[in-house]
Amino acid sequence: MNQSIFYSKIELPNIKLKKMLSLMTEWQTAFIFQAPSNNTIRLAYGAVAEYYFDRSKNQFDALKEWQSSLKKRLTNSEKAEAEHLALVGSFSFDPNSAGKDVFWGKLGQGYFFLPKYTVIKSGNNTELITCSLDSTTLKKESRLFAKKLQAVSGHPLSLTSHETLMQNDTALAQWTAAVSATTAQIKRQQLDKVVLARSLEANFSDTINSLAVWRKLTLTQPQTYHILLKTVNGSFISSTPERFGKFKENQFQTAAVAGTIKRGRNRKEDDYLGNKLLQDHKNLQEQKYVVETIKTILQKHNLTVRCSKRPQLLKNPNVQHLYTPIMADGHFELFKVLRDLHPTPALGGLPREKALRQIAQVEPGTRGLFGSPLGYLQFDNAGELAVGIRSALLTGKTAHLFAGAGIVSESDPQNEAAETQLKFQPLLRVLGDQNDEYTNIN
Ligand SMILES: C=C(O[C@@H]1C=C(C(=O)O)C=C[C@H]1O)C(=O)O
Repeated sequence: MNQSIFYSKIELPNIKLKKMLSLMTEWQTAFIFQAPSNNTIRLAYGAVAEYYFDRSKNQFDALKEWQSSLKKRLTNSEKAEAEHLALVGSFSFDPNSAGKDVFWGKLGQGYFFLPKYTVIKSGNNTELITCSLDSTTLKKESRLFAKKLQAVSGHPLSLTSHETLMQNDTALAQWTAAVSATTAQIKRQQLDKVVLARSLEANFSDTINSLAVWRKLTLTQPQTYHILLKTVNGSFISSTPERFGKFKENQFQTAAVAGTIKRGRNRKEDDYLGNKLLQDHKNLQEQKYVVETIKTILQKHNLTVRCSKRPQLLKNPNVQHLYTPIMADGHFELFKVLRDLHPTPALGGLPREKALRQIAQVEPGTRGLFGSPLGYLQFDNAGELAVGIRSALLTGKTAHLFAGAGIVSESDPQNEAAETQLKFQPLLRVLGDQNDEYTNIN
């Protein structure tokens, strides 16, 4: 299996996003990545190579090995640089966690692929990277795909049949009981914080159009990441506000996002709630654990870390969070840093191992990709990964939505349940919306 992989890069004329999304409907394996306040969109179609994690090895070590075995097979027949060639996909929250929920299939253990075609649209510049196992057809494949992109009719990404039929939230009582058990455990032991997640199953009258959902989220949640991982096992979609890492040589940027309050109905109420959050002991404590842990890990890797002393507010349409951007400079080994950082106390807890044991014991479901780093990793080890929260697995007519909340000793189960309910809202609204005004796009 040491077949060479050939690749080429060409510039494309300006093609409408609508066409790019339309063409994606034909592909079973696909990926889209858009970071907040960034006009670059990365779209990937099909896989020339793919990797499902198994439980035998640490997933970050496993991906490093797979990446280096692929790197040896890359042959540049077109003098394009390998820079923009990237693996795309998602790690798993915990590949070793027992699979309580069968709906994840093997996707729940994490999945990356090397795309057949990658389109990178950055403002008015669009480039197409094509990978092929056959050097004689590479150019032709690339030209053909470019032609198809331009020719495809950008048919409306209709959401009209997404009538919500049923929401199954039977696990809620079980989840609030898990929160109570956890606060008791925190008070008893040296456990500081545990993030507990719950899932919500929603069924619809028709097959969910994951591309339409992605597009609508970009319009309704303008300040978040927008990521879609489309696979044979279903589509994982995330509109997360949380960066796991943006990295290139000698620089690693991350963020601590934790502590949540709702948005106000008007400016005055919103400012009041924001200020309340900025002064709230419980939330400040929750977020401080995240900042301090991330700083310590990065410093252990000999990185020089810079961040502000006090958090700021990160506002999304439904919720606002405490947020500290963290910058680290110096030489580092990417996969070792990723391995040590995941999961941060924003999604796991503190101390990490004890918190993970508590999660495994009391959480009703399986997280799968929820809360995992997902994004793209270039072969030169630059790239960006977000934390897969505000997310759902879409399979056929069913959506499994996920949301979690940080539990500390002062947590109240009802408040935490309300917080997770708020976190479900953006996706629930888009999934259940029968109005497709947003999807008639250019
Ligand atoms: C776990 C989630 O969010 C995390 C938990 C937060 C909190 O407890 O306040 C805030 C942001 C995230 O770090 C989620 O949105 O599902």
